[in-house]
Amino acid sequence: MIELVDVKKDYGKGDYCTHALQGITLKIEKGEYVAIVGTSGSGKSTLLHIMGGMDQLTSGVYRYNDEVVSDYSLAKLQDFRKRNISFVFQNFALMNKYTVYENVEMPLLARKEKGRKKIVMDCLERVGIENLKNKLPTQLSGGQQQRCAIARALAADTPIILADEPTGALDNKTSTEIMSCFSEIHKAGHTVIIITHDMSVASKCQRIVRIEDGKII
Ligand SMILES: Nc1ncnc2c1ncn2[C@@H]1O[C@H](COP(=O)(O)OP(=O)(O)OP(=O)(O)O)[C@@H](O)[C@H]1O
Repeated sequence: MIELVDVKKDYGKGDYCTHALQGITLKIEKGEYVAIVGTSGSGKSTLLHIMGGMDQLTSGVYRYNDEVVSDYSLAKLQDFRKRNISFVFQNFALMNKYTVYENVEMPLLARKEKGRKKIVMDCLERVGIENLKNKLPTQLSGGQQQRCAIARALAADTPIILADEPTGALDNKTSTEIMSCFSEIHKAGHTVIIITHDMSVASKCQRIVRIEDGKII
């Protein structure tokens, strides 16, 4: 599904150049549940940005099914992203002036999807917060907010869910609950990729890819 071949990413030029990714070769198959781990500055977020179509590579090839994503312009990358990837972030990235229900409905509204109510309620039930649908994100705990963000990713119904330190702002017990949530989503057929520096989080995934100094070790 995802195939990276000798992917390099530099930031800046000359004396100010950082070689953030230094030849990453990686395959992730459809339906896998993968953790990408590494210390701070190892290149995890850069890799997430590349795989998520948020940034272009400096060299190498990124294939996604039949598409050569590394050839895409920024505009085409945006379209690729919308079709294929949902993001879950450490800080939840919810719209605080909208209710839980409305946050989850957003990707469906953007697609002018019919039958939205049933889809939203189904996504909320899958993450166990259907009773909180009329609350604002600011009225929820961190774990509940992250469940809402995961429900929104489910509503977007993309093949891939990319989560960047999804438990970074949560205590241990809540982290375990959120990882169970991802596990259920994976069992339902999604490809789930978790970026984390926390081995106890990574150990819940099927496969761990370790990155150091921009290389897979
Ligand atoms: N926009 C940027 N401009 C310049 N250098 C950058 C930029 N983004 C990242 N870097 C550098 O690239 C390297 C990899 O950074 P990256 O953010 O991918 O690491 P990370 O593993 O996600 O770190 P953390 O866990 O602290 O978020 C670091 O040396 C960082 O300073």
